[in-house]
Amino acid sequence: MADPEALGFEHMGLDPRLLQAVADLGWSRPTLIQEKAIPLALEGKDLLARARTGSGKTAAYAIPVLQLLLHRKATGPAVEQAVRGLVLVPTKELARQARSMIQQLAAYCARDIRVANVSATEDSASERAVLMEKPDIVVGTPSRVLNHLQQNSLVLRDSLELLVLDEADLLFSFGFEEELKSLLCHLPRIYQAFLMSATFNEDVQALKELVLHNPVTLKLQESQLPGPDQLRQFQVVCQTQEDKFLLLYALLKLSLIRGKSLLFVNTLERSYRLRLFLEQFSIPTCVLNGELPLCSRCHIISQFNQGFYDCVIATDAEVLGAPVKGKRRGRGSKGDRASDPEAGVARGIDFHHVSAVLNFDLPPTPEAYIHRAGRTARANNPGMVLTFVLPTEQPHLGTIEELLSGESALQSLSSAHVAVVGGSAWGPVRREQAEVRTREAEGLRKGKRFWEMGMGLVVSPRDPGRGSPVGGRGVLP
Ligand SMILES: Nc1ncnc2c1ncn2[C@@H]1O[C@H](COP(=O)(O)OP(=O)(O)OP(=O)(O)O)[C@@H](O)[C@H]1O
Repeated sequence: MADPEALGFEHMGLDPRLLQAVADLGWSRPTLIQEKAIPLALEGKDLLARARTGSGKTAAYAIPVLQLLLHRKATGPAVEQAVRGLVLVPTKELARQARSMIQQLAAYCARDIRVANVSATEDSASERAVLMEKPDIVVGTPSRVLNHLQQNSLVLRDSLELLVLDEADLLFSFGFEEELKSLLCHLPRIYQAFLMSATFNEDVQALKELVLHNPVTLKLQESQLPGPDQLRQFQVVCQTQEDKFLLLYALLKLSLIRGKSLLFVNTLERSYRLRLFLEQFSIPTCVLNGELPLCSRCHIISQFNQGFYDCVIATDAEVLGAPVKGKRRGRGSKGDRASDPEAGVARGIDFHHVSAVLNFDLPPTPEAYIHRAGRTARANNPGMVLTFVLPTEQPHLGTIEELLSGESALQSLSSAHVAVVGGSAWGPVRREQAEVRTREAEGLRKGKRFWEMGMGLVVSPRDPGRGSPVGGRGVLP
């Protein structure tokens, strides 16, 4: 959280039109990364910035980019209209989101600054038409931008002044290494560059060497996730896969998870299975993954943000297909043939007002945990992460905890918060949950193949429940 004594937006020498837009967004003060990055960027420094997910990195580069371009237009010599800012992001959703944020910040100077997203459609003809008007800022994925550079519908060699690489740690792992290297050959020798990332890894280091010149490194000494006062984290040990379905059902049906939630699973198949399971009990959800066409993904995110759905079942970038260096991920991998290589659900997407992230399946890596958790408790909002873990997965969760050691996750994912379903320990959970578990255990003890759940519901793994899909009986996957 930002220091109340910190430099406010009004003291950064920003154009009044930008200040007005910031005020309209309801931002009373900059986040920590914005407070540190904006003044340095305005001084003309190259930046390598690491700040935790959800900390407002987009505006940390968008505000100085807009300010520098506005200042140039107002005070510099009159020159031909040209593309002067380029923002590269790893996915199409992020391109859409970054453009939308830049446009909101440029709301009061829309006549002076035009922003185009070249990853918005599959139709390069319409993009070429947009590029012919030479927008001030172009946003896109490296492959789409390179495509336009190679076709000469975008020329940056003489005009580019500002380059941003957002979610930099993903750009290489999404297979954009070759495209990025080719793209850099189309840029001028001198430009100011910002590299934004939630994590620093060897890919970020490699990118730093490729694009930055004597950068200032901002490695904020904050934990990768918000503290326990803002983000509460729990784990539940479930004895079997079935227990996970039962527990989720109980949590949702008994409204123990309130507000909007994101449910993360590790495979596409699981996401559809979970959706079917919840549908049987009239719990509406929608599925979001890289197999869906871009317009559907954007529609789902926008509907979720507008409150049409309370639950989205998502697979995240890391599990849609393990990132392979030098190769575009996802393509051709089993079970994910049609997936869009430029789609990533967990990373960077600004789902609005998510009160809970539920790791139905254990995240495969600590990074995946952080990025899933980062969909809640964004900016200064509160949030909760609940992770279901099977006994066999506990060592893996231990590794995640270890790698997050010193972070808030380590404290919060402690045994004090552990509840064991169908086992002996039961942590600080609500009474309703405990009752569900007691009845379930009773059913198991009596050798019954069903679990009696709250609200008089019977869920049977053997009974397909056909003919009564809603409310009464349902089938466990
Ligand atoms: N100064 C601010 N005050 C309040 N809210 C803010 C501020 N700056 C940004 N936000 C909001 O915080 C949310 C997260 O911002 P943003 O998406 O830029 O974060 P991020 O650091 O890029 O996250 P990620 O790494 O997940 O992409 C957005 O909804 C944004 O509108």
